[in-house]
Amino acid sequence: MSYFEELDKEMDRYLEDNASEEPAILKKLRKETYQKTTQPHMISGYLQGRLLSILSHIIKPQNVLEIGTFTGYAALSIAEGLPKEGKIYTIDKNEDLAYIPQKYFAESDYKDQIEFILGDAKEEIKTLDKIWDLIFIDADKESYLEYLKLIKPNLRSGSIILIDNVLWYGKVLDNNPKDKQTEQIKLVNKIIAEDPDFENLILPLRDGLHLIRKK
Ligand SMILES: C[S@@+](CC[C@H](N)C(=O)[O-])C[C@H]1O[C@@H](n2cnc3c(N)ncnc32)[C@H](O)[C@@H]1O
Repeated sequence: MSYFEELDKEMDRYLEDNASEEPAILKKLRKETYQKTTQPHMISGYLQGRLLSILSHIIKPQNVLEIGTFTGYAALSIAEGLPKEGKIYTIDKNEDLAYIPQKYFAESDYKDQIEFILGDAKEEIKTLDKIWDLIFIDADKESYLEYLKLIKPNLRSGSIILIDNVLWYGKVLDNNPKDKQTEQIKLVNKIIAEDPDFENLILPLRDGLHLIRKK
């Protein structure tokens, strides 16, 4: 569930009805995520998955980093647009759920192109010596600024960063947020908008997706 889905469910249905069909493997994964996890709303889902696929087809990334795999929906969506030599490194620290993305990656057409890393992203990112063409940040909101700092040296001109949940159920409009997550999301949105190295806008899709290009 998300800010815009909540605001207008009928419009959200309309958007889904007029998007390309969800590939069968993602349909199956979405179902299993809702059956077997306690926070299924964390999944990127249908519309965001289609956007990730289209962007990946446009960018044709060689190296993709995803921070926060969950059950693997976004990684598999991005994988659709990878060139033959392209690779996704996707990190998650949740050991209990790791069997789900691992199972789906293994049975997908992209099994040799997705590397699942089980661990804390703050440590694991440092071990990956890559220049990233595309990065999807979708993990603990309190650490968004730290992730941005960690990845920035590994960007090239034209690298794309996507950051999820940047409207945080509309809480970013609160002038005096009481929780750390809202505070951090607001701070990161501001830092990005003011950074002369970036061109950016927030797409009002789902819970807000920050689209950033390194100049
Ligand atoms: C919103 S979900 C990711 C959804 C996924 N990208 C998708 O599209 O379906 C957030 C994930 O981040 C993971 N996470 C949170 N903090 C983390 C950390 N420090 N290192 C690695 N993973 C983390 C959680 O375990 C959770 O699975």
